[in-house]
Amino acid sequence: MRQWSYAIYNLERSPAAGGRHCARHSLTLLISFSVHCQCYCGFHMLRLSYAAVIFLRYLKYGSEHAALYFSAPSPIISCPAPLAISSTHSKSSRLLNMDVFLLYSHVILPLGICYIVVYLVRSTLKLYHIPTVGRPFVPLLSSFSVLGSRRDHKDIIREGCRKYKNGIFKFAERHQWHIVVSDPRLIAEIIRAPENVLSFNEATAQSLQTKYTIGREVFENGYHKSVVRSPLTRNLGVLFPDMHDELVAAFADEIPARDKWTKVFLIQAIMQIVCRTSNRVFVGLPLGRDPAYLALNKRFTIEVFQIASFINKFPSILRPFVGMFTSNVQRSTAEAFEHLGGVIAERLTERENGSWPDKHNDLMQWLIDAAPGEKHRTPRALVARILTINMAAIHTTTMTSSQALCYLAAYPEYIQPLREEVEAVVRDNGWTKEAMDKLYKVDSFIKETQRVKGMSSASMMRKAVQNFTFSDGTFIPKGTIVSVAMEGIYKDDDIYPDAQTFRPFRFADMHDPDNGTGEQLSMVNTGINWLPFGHGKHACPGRFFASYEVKAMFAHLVMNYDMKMEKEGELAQDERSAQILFRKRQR
Ligand code: HEM
Repeated sequence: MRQWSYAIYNLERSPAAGGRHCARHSLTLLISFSVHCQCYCGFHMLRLSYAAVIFLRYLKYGSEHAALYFSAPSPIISCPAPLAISSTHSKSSRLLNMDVFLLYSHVILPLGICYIVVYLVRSTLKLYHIPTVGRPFVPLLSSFSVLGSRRDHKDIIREGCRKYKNGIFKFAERHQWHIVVSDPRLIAEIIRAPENVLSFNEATAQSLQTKYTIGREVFENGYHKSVVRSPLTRNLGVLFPDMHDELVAAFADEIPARDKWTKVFLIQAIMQIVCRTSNRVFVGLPLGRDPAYLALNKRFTIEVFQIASFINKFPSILRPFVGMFTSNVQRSTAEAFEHLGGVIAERLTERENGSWPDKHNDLMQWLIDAAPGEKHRTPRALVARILTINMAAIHTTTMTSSQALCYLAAYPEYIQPLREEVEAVVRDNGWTKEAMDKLYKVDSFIKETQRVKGMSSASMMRKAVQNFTFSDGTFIPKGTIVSVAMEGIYKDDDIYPDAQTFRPFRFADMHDPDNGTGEQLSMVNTGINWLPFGHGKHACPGRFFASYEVKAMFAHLVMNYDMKMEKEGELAQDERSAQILFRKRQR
């Protein structure tokens, strides 16, 4: 930009300069404009606009005033330059108001519109080859097609999977296209694609707006994933009795077992039970039962999704501003610090002195031990990390358990066979991790609800951080969001026979005790046809912990309660608002 500006400047000062060469100058400027329109964006538009003002001044007042702009010592990029110059050159100063008006009316506005149109046309055309589902295809602005649409993503993805079985399609989100893949071959390619091509982290950063909801530090170094994957999973056997103890106490508080039917707002009760059970393992007692600490974790979890969804309503250029004003990171971390800061500081001192007689066995301690460097081993950094793990664990586990319980309340005839299984297994193994491994019917029931209902219709969201081409030639331009349609797989009769029917024991029925197929069929065993926890290198590291928690809750429930829907046999439309009737087990 500077180069062509100086080129024009030289041209301007050349003996040949003047009104008679106006046409030549105009042409040069126009060519430069069009070239730079293609190449520059955002900040560069300012340079472009500034140069354009010079051009307009040139046309209006001749070379003298226009040249003043170039005689400034400051580079042309700097926006205040015209103001500085105009204060030293009186003629120029008189023309300033006119310049500002010209700048906005003739330059910034039209160029801005041109830029947006060019950008949107180009990005839309790049995806033209992928069929569209949902609102009709509107060239230029994908966000237009989402306006006025009341259909949710689940509905659109269901339609896409019906229309393009084993294929690929796109639908319009507010500010971008979302590509959905249901072809198993292409799904395998998404799983194999490296992080620097199809990025899980970038997709998460965008969908959860992590910078403003979770904080930069946690996201920059995800060492907590290894802690969840390794010490947490390894210690499940040892910690299961604590988990069980906590969930029994939490159930007694949240769903008292009475002789008469009592209506319970399901999601609220389950979230509290999940939060308590998880935090018994994450931070131990007494903190794991502290109502204020639990409330903070639940609120943080909900806020992350709410704030991210609010920020994502704005175009990406405005998100940093909206994010700055809506961010909950400082407030939540400060509040969590009040609860956790003292305990963590104590443990850090113990660590320094090498003086812990009875080393703590909880997530907080494993994080302290695994922190890569002192920057991550401060109370504040550890507090943020514990909040984040709570966020990852609470929402997902609550939704999965609530969905399964809604199905059980709608089909209470399955309570008896489940009870029989739990009774037999617990009689032989007690309330242990080993017992949970043998609850094939319980596992199958939960897995089947994940299949027919599930938390979402698409999983494994990735952002193309480079252009990417599938083996069938489908081109995915850089910046596009891609995900996998679980709906298409789960409703495919070839993969799940009689796929439209809810058959809670379909996986348990396939279990062959002689061949030990239980593990392969378990809900935690991910694969190309089983994706609620993802699959491959980013598969959920917390799924083992979550599965023991959900199964233990389910087993405790069937052993101690009867349950049904208010309108018997009716399935709750939305587990987030479901109310279920519970009473103490009668038989
Ligand atoms: C039923 C409960 C859960 C479900 C359905 C679930 C589901 C998922 C899914 C779909 C992913 C993304 C996978 C991908 O895109 O490839 C994920 C990632 C993750 N989950 Fe879970 N999750 C659950 C419970 C948990 C729990 C209890 C924890 C922690 C204790 C946890 C921690 C994580 C973490 C840290 C990641 C990021 C993994 C990575 O970046 O590689 N999740 N989970």
